[in-house]
Amino acid sequence: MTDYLPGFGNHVSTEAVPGALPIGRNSPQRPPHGLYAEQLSGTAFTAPRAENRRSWLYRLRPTAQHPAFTRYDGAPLFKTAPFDAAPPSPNRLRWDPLPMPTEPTDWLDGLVTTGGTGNVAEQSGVGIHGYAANADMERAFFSADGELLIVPQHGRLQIDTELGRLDVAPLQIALIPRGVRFRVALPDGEARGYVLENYGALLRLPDLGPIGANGLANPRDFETPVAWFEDVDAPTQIVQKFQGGLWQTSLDHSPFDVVAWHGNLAPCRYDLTRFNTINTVSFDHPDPSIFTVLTSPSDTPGTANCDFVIFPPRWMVAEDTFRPPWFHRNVMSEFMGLIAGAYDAKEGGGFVPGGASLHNQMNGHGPDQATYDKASTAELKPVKIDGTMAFMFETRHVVRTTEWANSSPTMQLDYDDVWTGFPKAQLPK
Ligand SMILES: O=C(O)Cc1cc(O)ccc1O
Ligand SMILES: [Fe+2]
Repeated sequence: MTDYLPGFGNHVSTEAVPGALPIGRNSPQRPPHGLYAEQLSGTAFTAPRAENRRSWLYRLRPTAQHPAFTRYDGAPLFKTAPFDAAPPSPNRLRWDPLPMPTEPTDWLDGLVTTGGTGNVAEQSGVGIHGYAANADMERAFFSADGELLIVPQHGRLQIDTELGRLDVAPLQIALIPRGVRFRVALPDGEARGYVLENYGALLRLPDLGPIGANGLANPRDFETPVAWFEDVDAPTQIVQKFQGGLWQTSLDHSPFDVVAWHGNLAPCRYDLTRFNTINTVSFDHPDPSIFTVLTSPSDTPGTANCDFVIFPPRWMVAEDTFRPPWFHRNVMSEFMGLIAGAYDAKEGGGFVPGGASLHNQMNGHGPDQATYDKASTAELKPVKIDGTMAFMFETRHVVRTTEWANSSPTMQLDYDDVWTGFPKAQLPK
């Protein structure tokens, strides 16, 4: 059990040993107990105050004390954008869930990249990964390429980070800042889920505009762990991803040796069932932006590098309305996953928990035939969509898929068929 502090991006002070946190200054001549002070930046030093994110860590040894990194040859399917080996596909694509590994595979080696957008070198775009794992990590990992939004679908994760420990179950998410080292244990013995690796501006809560001061994901429901450390003098492997390359080194001690920290850059978790869902009480199906949990803005206002959007349980009450998602072509690109239950645009099946779909920029998609037939004739009484949680990574850039995604046996080669067979509209003679 971990203690958590409520709030998103709050300025937090926490110490695992009383008196470990310096008072009134960040870098005293001699920090308490001989600890080493280290600043961890999430934004440029000169980022505007409202956007500025950094924390000060007080640790048993400086992070800088490590031998050179050498190439790491594990995690063979963990990749980084741009993916330009093949032309990006305009096709609607859908995949079955990742199978569980048959050999012992930890969370890091179990990462499989489906695709990505933008370019890591330009700090724009995202990597989209899945994971399927059945062994605890004995080592630590960090991405120097982006923050990680972890979306468990099956099996709990215990994520030990430099700044504290997170317990995360399906229907919860975890957010790990760029550069923060962590290891993942699997209390249920196996786990599967999705990961968004954000190369761009940090994910934040969306503005609420006319919704007002409350609603959607409320800040206090994000939980940041209190300081925790282990004093272990045993060899530990550290793997990092740096501009797409995987590198490793070995420390003679645990990297989880931060005794105290303060600041506003820290891992957190969020329970998706606490999302305050807002929807129409009159007519029409609103744009899915009403379901935005977190957003990574781009340089163009309102046009996200990536939005994280969920489709939670909710009442459907719209009058004289086709209630499921409409047919549409979107200037943004949509990667979707399903955490639990069924998704209301795919009555015909095929989009299953742990699976994924991709509808790239400007390519038509929407309700399948079964959904259309049902929803266009349904009696429009109030109906609760329940026991479900789908999500979408919606990005301004086209999602380019990896070689694995293009050739995986999990790809459903007949996906286009969900939209064949709609009868032609009959105009009056
Ligand atoms: O394509 C999808 O299923 C995602 C989606 C859902 C919705 O309610 C409206 C638009 C949209 O792209
Ligand atoms: Fe869509």
